[in-house]
Amino acid sequence: MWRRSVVSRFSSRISVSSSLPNPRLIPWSRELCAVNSFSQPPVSTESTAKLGITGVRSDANRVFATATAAATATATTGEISSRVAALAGLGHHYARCYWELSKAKLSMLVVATSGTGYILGTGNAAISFPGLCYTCAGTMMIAASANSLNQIFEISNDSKMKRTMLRPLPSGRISVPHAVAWATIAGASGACLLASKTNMLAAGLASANLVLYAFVYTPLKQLHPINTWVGAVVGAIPPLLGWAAASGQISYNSMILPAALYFWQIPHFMALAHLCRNDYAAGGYKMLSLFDPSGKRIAAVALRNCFYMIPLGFIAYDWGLTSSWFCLESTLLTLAIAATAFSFYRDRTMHKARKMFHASLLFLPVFMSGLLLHRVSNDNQQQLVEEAGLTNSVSGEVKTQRRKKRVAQPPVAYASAAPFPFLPAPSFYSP
Ligand SMILES: CC(C)=CCC/C(C)=C/CC/C(C)=C/COP(=O)(O)OP(=O)(O)O
Repeated sequence: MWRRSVVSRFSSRISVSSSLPNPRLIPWSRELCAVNSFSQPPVSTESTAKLGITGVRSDANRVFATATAAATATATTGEISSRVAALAGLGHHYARCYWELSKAKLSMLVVATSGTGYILGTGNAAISFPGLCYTCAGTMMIAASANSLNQIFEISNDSKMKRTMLRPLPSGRISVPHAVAWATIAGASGACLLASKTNMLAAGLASANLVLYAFVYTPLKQLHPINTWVGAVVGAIPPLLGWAAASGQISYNSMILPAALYFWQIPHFMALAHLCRNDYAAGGYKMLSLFDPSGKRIAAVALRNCFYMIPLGFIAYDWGLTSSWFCLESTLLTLAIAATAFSFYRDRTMHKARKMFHASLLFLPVFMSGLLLHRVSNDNQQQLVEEAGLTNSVSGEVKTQRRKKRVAQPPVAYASAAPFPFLPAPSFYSP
């Protein structure tokens, strides 16, 4: 749901221009007048349906209308209470705008990948809860800023696409300087938070990613289909910055989740590019699907990238990041998404593209949960060694081998110990 699933679902139908209170009561009334005079295009049900997300209609309009109406009725309800109501409505209105500018749901997914990276990067040490919170908060602010900048640069394109025409900027619910101020404050605060509470590496990665997304990927969308691959790099960096925030460095192990995110985004975006082909053409975006009428090329690209994900589970296990359970789960999961890509390759219908898209939506949370569930820290290794009845000296030796290979082999072990007690006792450690 990275790209297309952050749907503008909040209506800007604020039909109270005639009842706007005295501008002295609401200093932002000029901006509100612009909002109110905006004529509302039809709500895009197609966009919500295609993304499998049911829209939740905003109640901002109702509240705002009530508040502003209350503000005009000073004679009956008193000036103070009407001011409070008007300001509350205004606050609600702008909170909605910030939420949508930030593509909040997409940003929360980005935060989830960064938090997962943080936990994986913690390695042996206990997970620092404050550190995790600072990392998530900093990532959220910078992602919100990046997404707001992306919308500031795409106002005219977004206004031509059904999926995006109701966003705060094309719909006139917020002014460009206001959006720029929001993006600047959110981005700068996020970078300062990461730099002061985690480390410069994490802050640098996050800031570089903002630049890559807002100033490279965003213009590239209108120039060349390679934009999808650049966007995949943008999506892959948050777990890396999470890892860096936890460990202060980047290692080979830290690349496994970013690699999965990179490859995962290709089938995800190819499905979207196929499903939203007409909308992209209207918006002036150069997606690969526009140059591939039969869909064969994008289906092949999607399938190829699914195959690239297959070794990742084994690599995570082999490099000591997870137990072999994850190897098994990741392989099955990847084969499942590859099967939907293969089915789309053979039969390039909207139905098959939608199936691949839904499979991609499922893939990421399951993959990340598997990584977290089966992550191997030295504490796990120690416990496994002790369970195997090995001496302290051997376990001490193992403890020093941080994230070394094949200490735990749960699937094999369980298979021999639980259902087949006559098999040899499981060995967790091979000297
Ligand atoms: C820390 C940090 C800076 C993180 C940023 C992460 C981030 C914004 C990832 C999004 C990746 C991506 C290619 C989204 C699609 O944008 P799009 O422009 O194609 O989407 P749209 O068409 O819905 O506007």
